[in-house]
Amino acid sequence: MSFRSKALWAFGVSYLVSTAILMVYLMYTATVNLPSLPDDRSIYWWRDASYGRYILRHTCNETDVVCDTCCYCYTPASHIMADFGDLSEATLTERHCEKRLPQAIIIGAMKSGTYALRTYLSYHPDIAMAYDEPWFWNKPEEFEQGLERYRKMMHYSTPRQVTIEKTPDYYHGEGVPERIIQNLPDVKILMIMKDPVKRAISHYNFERLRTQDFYFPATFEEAVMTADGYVNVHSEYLIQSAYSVFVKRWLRHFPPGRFLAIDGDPFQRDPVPQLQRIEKYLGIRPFFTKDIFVKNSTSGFWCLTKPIYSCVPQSRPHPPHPKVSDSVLMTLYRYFRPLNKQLAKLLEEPSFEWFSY
Ligand SMILES: Nc1ncnc2c1ncn2[C@@H]1O[C@H](COP(=O)(O)OS(=O)(=O)O)[C@@H](OP(=O)(O)O)[C@H]1O
Repeated sequence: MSFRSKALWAFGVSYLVSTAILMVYLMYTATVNLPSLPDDRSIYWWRDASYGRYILRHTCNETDVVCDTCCYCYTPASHIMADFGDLSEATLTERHCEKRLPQAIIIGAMKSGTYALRTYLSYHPDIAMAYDEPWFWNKPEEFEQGLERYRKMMHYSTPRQVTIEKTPDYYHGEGVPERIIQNLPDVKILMIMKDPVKRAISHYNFERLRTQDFYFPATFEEAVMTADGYVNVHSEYLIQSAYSVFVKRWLRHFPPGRFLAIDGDPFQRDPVPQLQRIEKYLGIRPFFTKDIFVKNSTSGFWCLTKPIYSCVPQSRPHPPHPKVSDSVLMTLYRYFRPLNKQLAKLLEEPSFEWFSY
């Protein structure tokens, strides 16, 4: 063998070996972080190539509850991610199932109850809920790729269903309302908000549990008050609870008929009246009634019993909130009073519970 052919052979072999190593590495890194699943072959991780993420999928089986007017069946796996199993290709075609751009978007400050709202609504037969939070309109690397990419992030829907996505962070994203209205001129916004002080405590509690930061404030008081006892107006927990500041931006682009505000406090105690309001607002058939909900005695939250028994997955930590001193609570309620007044005026709502606190 000449030197030239030896070199070519060596090059060829090393090329094949390195390609094989790269393939193995890519397959490994693509799956290594996926949580293991129950031993049920109808549930599997599926890489949605159109947006490069893994999502949970399930094929429908005989024991699942098939939705007669949708593009999916309800499987117990929806407890994991509130996702749904897929029907057969033939049924999808027969029902005109396609991925459609959303007609409504759920937004809200962190810890306002957005996940619960999304979960309940996802069981309404006239709603097709996106499986994941798209984080599309607040990320240039996403929206610069165009609407087609966004559409692919939605769930399959029939023509009579309303497609909805939830990305809480749109709520405070710079330029987000403008971007949405320019691209989806008929879309409706659903915003859930709860008592701003309770929300701030919940937000702090959540961050406290996931932070590794050595300098993270040891108490809620430290996080929201200055050393000399004033309200720290730069605290992220308080900024996100200043709803009127952000709602004003949304209402510049979305008139009241296209922006529905939901009070998260009564929603948590009894979701039905708010869900019925949403049905009317979206113009969909009535589905939610008191008799299809039962209260879970452990979590204290409401679970749906129809179309299948389903509780809001507590996928995030839900630890008890820290005790906050009465004087700090009073100071914070006083701080939020004018902001809440502004919000009441903006929303033209009769009243939210915490407007009078
Ligand atoms: N089933 C049900 N119904 C109504 N409300 C519920 C429900 N489950 C949770 N919660 C409340 O929602 C809070 C979490 O809000 P989010 O889902 O918006 O949180 S997150 O930002 O997505 O992590 C959560 O906050 P924490 O109490 O601090 O955990 C609860 O107040």
